[in-house]
Amino acid sequence: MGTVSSVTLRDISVAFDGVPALADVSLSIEEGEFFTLVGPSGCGKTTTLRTVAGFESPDTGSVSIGGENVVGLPPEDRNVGIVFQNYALFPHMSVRENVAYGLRYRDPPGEVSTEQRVAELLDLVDMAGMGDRDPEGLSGGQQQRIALARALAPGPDVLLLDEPLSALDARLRERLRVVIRDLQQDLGITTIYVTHDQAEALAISDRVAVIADGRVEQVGPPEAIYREPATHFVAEFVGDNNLFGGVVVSADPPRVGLDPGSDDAPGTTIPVDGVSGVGREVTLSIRPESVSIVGDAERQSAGAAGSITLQATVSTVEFMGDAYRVHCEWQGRELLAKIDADEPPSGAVTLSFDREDVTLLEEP
Ligand SMILES: Nc1ncnc2c1ncn2[C@@H]1O[C@H](COP(=O)(O)OP(=O)(O)OP(=O)(O)O)[C@@H](O)[C@H]1O
Repeated sequence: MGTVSSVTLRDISVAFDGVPALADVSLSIEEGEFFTLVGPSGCGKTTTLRTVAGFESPDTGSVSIGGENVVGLPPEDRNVGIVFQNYALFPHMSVRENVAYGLRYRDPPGEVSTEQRVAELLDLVDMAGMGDRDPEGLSGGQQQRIALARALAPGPDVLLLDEPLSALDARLRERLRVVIRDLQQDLGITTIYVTHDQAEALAISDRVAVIADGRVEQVGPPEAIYREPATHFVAEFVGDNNLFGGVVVSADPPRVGLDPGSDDAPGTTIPVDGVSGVGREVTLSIRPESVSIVGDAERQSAGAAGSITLQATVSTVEFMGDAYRVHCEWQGRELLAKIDADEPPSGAVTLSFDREDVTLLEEP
């Protein structure tokens, strides 16, 4: 194999016909890391990957691989392996020839012949014995394994994967993403993976960068991205979430008002750790699985234990197999709860959640 390299992008900006596609993107990918770029269509993921590969020249900023600045180096001199969404296998070549094509610029690593290397790689992706087949006769999943073998054949320092699973059906996608992750772990190769699927990103990555509109919104391990979204965008894009607009009504103790109330009833306020600046508008988030539905008896104890309770009405219930997704209405707003119960809830309910599960979103 090649050496394992870190990848650093510093202040990368790219524009197409004067329209910015990336604005000051800085990322540090560690040696051996599985790093995923996730975001909606058109946010700049592919452009970021193409900039690392050398297919795109940034207008400003630097890219280094293994500590070496590679801006200006053509793709074939960067020792990166690339897999695209659409396989990009040559139909007139056998599977073996397709994998060997990966060695057109480089000799196989170690003292092995091309033939031995191709056999090694076919074995690695569980396709031994398929060398003589035509790619066209293979399933999408098999074709993508061949594309992976071809990219890995020269022993690249970095593996770049651009939506490699998005042409496959859901079940195969889930299977193959585990294959890719296992392979990456076994080889210890630095990998940058692009997807628009946030669940896929969370499932397989060491760290994730959420990109929106050509900018990095947040970088972190999947758990941190999910549990502590830094921005409104991340909170909405990653998983289901409840977002509340509110106003800071007191800093000590820190409390946020969720509604202004009326002449007859005071507004609802909840404790939120870390808020300051009375009068400031803030956005709070709480995950549906942190919201429970409690009965009358539990309501007293939930309140006494410091949980927050809201009186809501169930509007729609979806059965998900492992849980019910319960859409509720509270003060004209929709609130989503994900609950494990034997029966679907209905009518008037009390929703309860802990203050520790409320996240204060700070806009960048
Ligand atoms: N060669 C190009 N010429 C003009 N505009 C481009 C070019 N490549 C990308 N863009 C534009 O740059 C922006 C970012 O595109 P990019 O392909 O990087 O996004 P993406 O996040 O990978 O999206 P997708 O998931 O749809 O591939 C988009 O607005 C796109 O239309």
